[in-house]
Amino acid sequence: MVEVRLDSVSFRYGRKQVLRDVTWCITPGVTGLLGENGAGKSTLMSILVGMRRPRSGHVSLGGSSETPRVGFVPQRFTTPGEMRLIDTISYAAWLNGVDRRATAPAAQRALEAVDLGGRSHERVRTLSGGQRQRLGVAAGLAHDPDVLVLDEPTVGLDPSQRLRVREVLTALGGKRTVLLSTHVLDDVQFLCHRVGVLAGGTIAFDGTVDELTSALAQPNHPGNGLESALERGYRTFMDTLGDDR
Ligand SMILES: Nc1ncnc2c1ncn2[C@@H]1O[C@H](COP(=O)(O)OP(=O)(O)OP(=O)(O)O)[C@@H](O)[C@H]1O
Repeated sequence: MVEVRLDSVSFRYGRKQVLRDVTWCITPGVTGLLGENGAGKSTLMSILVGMRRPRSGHVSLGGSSETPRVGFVPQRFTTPGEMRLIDTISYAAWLNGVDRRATAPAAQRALEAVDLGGRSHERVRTLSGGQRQRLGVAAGLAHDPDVLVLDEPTVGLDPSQRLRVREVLTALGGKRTVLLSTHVLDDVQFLCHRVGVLAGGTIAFDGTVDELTSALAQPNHPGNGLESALERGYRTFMDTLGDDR
């Protein structure tokens, strides 16, 4: 099992400072990353997977694996409609360093993990939105990464597709370090053992979902009666940050 550590990571786009001295440890299991639009979640994830270099600070992966592998499922990806699922995922596996002869079995395993194993010879264009999302997860998974990072994996899915993706991610979190960003607090509630809240360029909260729910939730906080305890806790926490975020 692999742990991901960010040490004093800072990043800016031109003059816009997005991350300030972020220090955070992401442990095995599923961790959620929350934060308002533009808080810097995607930026943090792209640094974590090595797509962007921090201006200062560093990211390290430590644990039982000597050469930890990282998989990434971006927020938006294009799916080649005419390709078969197995070829798409074999290609992703090859891009991620899997030996050419091992790509097809690796792709089949990844498709099975996301419950698309029976459709491996169908074309991508025959998939629904939720199935495409799962195909994206398979692409991030085919090289059997120790760390899997997913940027808003349930966005745009209907409730039953969202449940299916959640089940897949829960199973993956059993033996990996999974980090996912989301705006859906239900996802966090059902999926995550820990949660980080990115605000004001730093990890303003790092703890368990229960801690975010109960330690910060104020029963008297005005709500609409429909929001969950976690939603109240998150909103209360964000209120405490005031204009700093
Ligand atoms: N390539 C870029 N060049 C300049 N500014 C950028 C770039 N990408 C993102 N930003 C800015 O950096 C900030 C953080 O963006 P980022 O996409 O990381 O946030 P986010 O938390 O993932 O947002 P969302 O929840 O909307 O996906 C935003 O203000 C955004 O406008």
